[in-house]
Amino acid sequence: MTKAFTFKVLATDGKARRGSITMPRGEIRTPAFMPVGTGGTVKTMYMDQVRGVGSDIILGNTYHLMLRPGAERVARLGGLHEFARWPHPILTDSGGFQVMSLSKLRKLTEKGVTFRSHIDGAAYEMSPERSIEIQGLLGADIQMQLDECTALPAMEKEIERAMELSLRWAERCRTAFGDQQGKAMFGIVQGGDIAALRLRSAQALKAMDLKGYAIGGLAVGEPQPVMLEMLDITCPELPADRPRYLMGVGTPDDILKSVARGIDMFDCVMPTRAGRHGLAYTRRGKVNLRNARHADDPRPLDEESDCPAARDYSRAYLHHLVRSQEALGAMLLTWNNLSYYQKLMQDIRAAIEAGAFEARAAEISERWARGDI
Ligand SMILES: NCc1cc(CSc2ccccc2)c2nc(N)[nH]c(=O)c2c1
Repeated sequence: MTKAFTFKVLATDGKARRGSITMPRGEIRTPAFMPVGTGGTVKTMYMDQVRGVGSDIILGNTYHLMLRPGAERVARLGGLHEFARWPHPILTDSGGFQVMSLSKLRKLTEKGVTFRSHIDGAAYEMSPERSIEIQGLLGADIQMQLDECTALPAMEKEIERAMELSLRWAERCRTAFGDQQGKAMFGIVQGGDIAALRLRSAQALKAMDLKGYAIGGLAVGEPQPVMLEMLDITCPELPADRPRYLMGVGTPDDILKSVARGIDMFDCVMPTRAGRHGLAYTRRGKVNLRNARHADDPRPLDEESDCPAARDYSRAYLHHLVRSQEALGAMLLTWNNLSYYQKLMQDIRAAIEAGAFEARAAEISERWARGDI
């Protein structure tokens, strides 16, 4: 059982990396997909199912948990791992992104963000120091700096101001985090869709010698080619021996193309949110179980899957559950979707180890394009 946070690159295939993060609470096999567990739960799933589909780490959300049930309360109850009964690594976001997208009456200054809760309107202040304090109270193994993410499209001056503020906040978070053995604080590269700003952000964060680096401010409405171009510019500037986390990404196609550019960690609400809306991810593409064409279809989603939700239930039954708004519909489709995403990541890791990533990625994409027959 290691006491330190370490990252090793075990194999490379072009710019794709197969790696391993080791922490006291366990190993994270990369490239990794991290299910979003916003309020201390991966919605509709038991934690042993989340583990059972191959998840090494889940995400928690500072913004949601500080509002309800409260960071100090979670700490008094033993921390988020104990509270949610997930003993493996947890990464928490810093909360700034959620404040800007969810809260009302927010005000952003050099000091931090002040805002009112979207739940009860109570007033809060989130400084870089308070964000790190909250993530520590939750017991997060990987903590994110407080940053300002600019929605695109935006004026270059606005993107530059937010990127420079985020760099100053990174320094303050690094000081507040200190030297917590076995834990890590990641910096977040900002800079929108402006190459020069991305370079400046990455180089300044690299000089801070952080344990890991996230790429933020993407998947915020820009076309995929723009996101990929920013990865082409940013990844080479980041240290090769530290993990790279692309925040809030993405579809299977986004993940394949981003692994090919050197990304190691992903998170996205898509598989869990889609499951709650009747959408199934399969090897053959997406299947919308709300569609009447499934009403008499006795086939499972994927007879070859090792996930019971994909292998043991007919599409007709899943269609019935979704149309009837039965809770089991969301549960089975979320289970299927997370299983699909983790199987995709396992496929990717094996392909990089075998030096066959490009060919395997093309096969996966072609199967998706052919659709569901
Ligand atoms: N849409 C992409 C995205 C998503 C998240 C949220 S990722 C997340 C969500 C829940 C829990 C943990 C991480 C971000 N978070 C931060 N701090 N900065 C960003 O630029 C950014 C961009």
